Amino acid sequence: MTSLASNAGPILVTGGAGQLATSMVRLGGPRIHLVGRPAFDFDQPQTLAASFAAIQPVAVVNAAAWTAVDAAEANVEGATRANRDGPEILATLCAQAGIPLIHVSTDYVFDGDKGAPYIETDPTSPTGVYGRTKVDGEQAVLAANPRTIVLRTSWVYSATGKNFVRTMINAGEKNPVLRVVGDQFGGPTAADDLARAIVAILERIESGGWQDDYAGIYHAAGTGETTWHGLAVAALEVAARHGRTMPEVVAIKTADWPTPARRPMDSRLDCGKLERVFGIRLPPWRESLTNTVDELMAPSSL
Ligand SMILES: NC(=O)C1=CN([C@@H]2O[C@H](COP(=O)(O)OP(=O)(O)OC[C@H]3O[C@@H](n4cnc5c(N)ncnc54)[C@H](OP(=O)(O)O)[C@@H]3O)[C@@H](O)[C@H]2O)C=CC1
Ligand SMILES: Cc1cn([C@H]2C[C@H](O)[C@@H](COP(=O)(O)OP(=O)(O)O[C@H]3O[C@@H](C)C(=O)[C@@H](O)[C@H]3O)O2)c(=O)[nH]c1=O
Repeated sequence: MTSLASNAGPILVTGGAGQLATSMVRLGGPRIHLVGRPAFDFDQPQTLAASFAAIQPVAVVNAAAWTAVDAAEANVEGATRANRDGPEILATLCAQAGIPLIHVSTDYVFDGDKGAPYIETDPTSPTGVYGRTKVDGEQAVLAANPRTIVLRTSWVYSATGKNFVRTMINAGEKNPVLRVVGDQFGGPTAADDLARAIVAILERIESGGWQDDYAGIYHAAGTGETTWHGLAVAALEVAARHGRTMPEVVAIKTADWPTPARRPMDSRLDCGKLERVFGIRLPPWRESLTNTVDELMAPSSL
């Protein structure tokens, strides 16, 4: 696995106890300086420059975001501060220091109506507030810092934190029957795999120097595709191998699971550009899911 040279400066990672931030700490080595609330808070903009000045990073990874998709519908201001305004300030600080920013975005920038995997230049058309604020954030960070890489990922899960896989495994313990939408398609992504990709990008930038054509948007999701129903079944099957009772998992239609925010029906991401530019391809989603659920089921996680 790629690893960062140990003799260079600190890498500031935002996102506190979030999934990706936790994976960055796990996989990025001693140069990772994690910041989170309250010391680093997009709702308190002065905390951003203060963290920056204290750490004096040589690169920044922004893994902090408002990720509560439904709750964003009722709190546009909070989602905008976390997903657009704060990242823009962070990118401006990076520009002033002349350092790269890796900013993370989402498949929910798309409406899901293309009928084929999205490429980076496809027009965005989010279906809800979360996706809209993430589009605005992408544009803001790219405009504020010429050394910005935006990684759009999708359906992130890990053995810690709040995510769909853990929700399904917990629900399966309590309910003999689960109902899960089977008509929305996407690419599940292990937070650890995304963190490894970020480390590899940082390593490339450090070893070869920044190149202006690195700047821009990349899609970075687990390889392959499924539905939320497919993901739930796959996760519960691995849990069953660890002795959990397998519930019945009924595939339902989106219309049968009403939510405040509409989700894209097919937000698969074409990740070819990441492979062409950086030689990075994330592992097949089922392989990584098995590893994560195995970890989740290990006695120390229970
Ligand atoms: N989760 C997913 O399925 C997907 C995520 N993404 C993107 O990936 C990135 C990482 O997501 P993930 O790790 O899953 O997210 P998490 O929800 O696990 O973590 C997000 C972190 O952001 C922090 N945060 C939220 N609001 C603020 C704020 N106002 N100021 C400072 N910190 C804040 C939270 O802090 P606290 O702990 O204090 O609440 C939390 O720790 C995000 O950009 C997200 O949009 C993209 C696609 C899918
Ligand atoms: C819990 C649950 C959800 N669902 C449906 C609702 C929804 O359509 C779909 C996914 O549910 P969730 O609300 O857990 O996932 P959601 O919050 O929509 O996940 C998204 O999070 C943001 C941060 C992203 O960026 C996206 O890539 C994506 O991962 O599954 C069921 O059908 N049955 C269930 O029991």
